Amino acid sequence: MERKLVVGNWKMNGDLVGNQALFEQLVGRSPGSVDTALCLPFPYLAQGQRALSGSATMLGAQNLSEFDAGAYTGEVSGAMLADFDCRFVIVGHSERRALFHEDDLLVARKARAALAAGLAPIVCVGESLVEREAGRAEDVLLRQLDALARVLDGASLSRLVIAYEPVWAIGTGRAASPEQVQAILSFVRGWLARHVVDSRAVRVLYGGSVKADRAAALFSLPDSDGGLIGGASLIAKQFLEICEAAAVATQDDDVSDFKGSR
Ligand SMILES: O=C(CO)COP(=O)(O)O
Repeated sequence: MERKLVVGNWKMNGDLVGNQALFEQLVGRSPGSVDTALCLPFPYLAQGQRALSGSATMLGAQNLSEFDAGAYTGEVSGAMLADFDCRFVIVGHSERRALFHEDDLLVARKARAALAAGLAPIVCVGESLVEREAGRAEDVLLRQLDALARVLDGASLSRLVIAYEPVWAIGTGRAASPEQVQAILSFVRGWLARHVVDSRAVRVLYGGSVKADRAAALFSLPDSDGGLIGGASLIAKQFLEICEAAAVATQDDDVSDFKGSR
């Protein structure tokens, strides 16, 4: 069982003064048994690098260019993110797919660019409400995942983090139920098992209205490796409580692994 990973996605929020206060409330306070990361807006990466250096919380970004360098005004490369000690980058968030017209293959090429720069891409996948209600959630997931396999070989796929983020659960206060989440996480795991030799090495997260009170149930699901947290990552107390829930779920996993090994 991989260590659980809890990632905060600040989206387009923050300012220098507020960020500093948040870093001071967070740094050194998350449980040691859980991996944590914060994905910041580009202008605050230097501030995040300073604030998080020497702490266990890792730095990430929210997007990158599919290109390495050159005449791409306004773009930011994976190497530039690596320069600021980013370890993760979110790729294909549904807000980028919907608002900035990122298609499945562009998302896959961005994941490839991230890997080339030594970053772990957190690839977001998920269906809209219309797609779910039409019974097409798994078809959409399959299309999004298959695009990754068209661009990345098995060894590269094994270095991804996959985040299941149903569009209808993001920022709505309406998280998917544990049963809905487990069904899709297990579907993603099945896909990984067909494409990646060591598929258990790939961490599969859930994101969408994760709050402290729901986190324990979501993180304890058999196929959950943690969460991608939007709004609650902007409030130190909430984010730390979510990290604590991941630590508790880790202990529970350890107990069931132990029982399973007897
Ligand atoms: O989009 C998300 C994380 O990437 C989820 O956002 P919320 O946690 O605010 O619903």
